[in-house]
Amino acid sequence: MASPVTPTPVLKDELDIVIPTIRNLDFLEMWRPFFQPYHLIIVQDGDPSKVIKVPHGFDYELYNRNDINRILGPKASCISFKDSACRCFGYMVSKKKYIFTIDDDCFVAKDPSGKDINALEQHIKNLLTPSTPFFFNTLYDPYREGTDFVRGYPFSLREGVPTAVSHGLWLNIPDYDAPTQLVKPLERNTRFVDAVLTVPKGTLFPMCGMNLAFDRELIGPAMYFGLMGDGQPIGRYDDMWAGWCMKVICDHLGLGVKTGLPYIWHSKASNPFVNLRKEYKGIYWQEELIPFFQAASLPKECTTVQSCYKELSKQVKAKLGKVDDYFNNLADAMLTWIEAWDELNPSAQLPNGK
Ligand SMILES: O=c1ccn([C@@H]2O[C@H](COP(=O)(O)OP(=O)(O)O[C@H]3O[C@@H](CO)[C@H](O)[C@H]3O)[C@@H](O)[C@H]2O)c(=O)[nH]1
Ligand SMILES: [Mn+2]
Repeated sequence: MASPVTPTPVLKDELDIVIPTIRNLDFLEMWRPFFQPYHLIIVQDGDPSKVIKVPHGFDYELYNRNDINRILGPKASCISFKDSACRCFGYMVSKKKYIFTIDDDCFVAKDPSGKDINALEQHIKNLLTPSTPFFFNTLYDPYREGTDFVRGYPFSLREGVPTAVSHGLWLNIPDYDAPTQLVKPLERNTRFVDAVLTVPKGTLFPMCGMNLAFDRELIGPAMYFGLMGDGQPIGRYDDMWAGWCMKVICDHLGLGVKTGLPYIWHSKASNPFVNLRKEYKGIYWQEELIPFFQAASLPKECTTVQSCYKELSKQVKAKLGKVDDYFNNLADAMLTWIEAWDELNPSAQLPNGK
């Protein structure tokens, strides 16, 4: 009797898992059934002389700050230090089509039936099925088993568009900003919402980097987690910045962004007072940043992510440089990021989708 064939994990050789870390990666033990077949890219932040322990049996490459400086030279200035934003270096060095990034205090959550949630599997499903940014389907994800487009949904739009980003959520500790954390220290997210939604075209959203996957070939160069941490006036806006730039470019290029399932279990609340110090400038700057991104428009000549991103950098410098000099530096860092990306990924400069 032939032994049952173990199915090859989906996208096993086409996806890298990127983890930013300052600690040992024991959390991987809980993810072993889901993550072990995949290659990990560990971005070690902070003191490069610290040894990060990785549980046995995982296939990984690890980069610390010395590696980043050696590989990028002066262009390493665009990669944040002492902030989870450093994770974007892993996106740049990867050679795979897909990326899943997760924090090391995120664990396997259970669905309402008590079953362990394979977050990676759900992200892959989200990325491999189209998005519907042009017309909202009231029965949520129409490509999901057991549901469909509802009456009145234009047939001309039912093909959908390629999905560039899959944004997952969190049970237990929600990704609240510091003021909310301070006024609601005991609040936990216990609500499991069984839905995946496309973020409509023209709508921005707060992208959290904790449980996130994307198609690197479709949108990789836009996933720059902005300058944060050491020497910077702001923190905890790295993923937000990437999300706003990414969404403007996805809308321009006709790509989709989904949010909802999968959930992970976020186990540790970072210190709200430290977070307040990191966030406070961002909390009032974002009242100018959001109108900027909402009004941002890219010329039709911008047909690649790189050209869109360079144009966005120009607009950041022109329109946000007066908000604070930080945005002049950030606009420059955006260009450095693209130069570094193209240096490490020379063949990936083809117009979108070619
Ligand atoms: O200096 C640092 C600090 C941490 N890391 C690694 O980054 C992630 C997140 O760290 P942590 O869980 O401590 O912080 P959170 O506040 O929960 O992070 C979330 O909020 C946003 C911060 O920008 C972001 O969307 C989430 O990451 C862990 O893996 C740490 O090991 C680091 O690399 N450098
Ligand atoms: Mn955390």
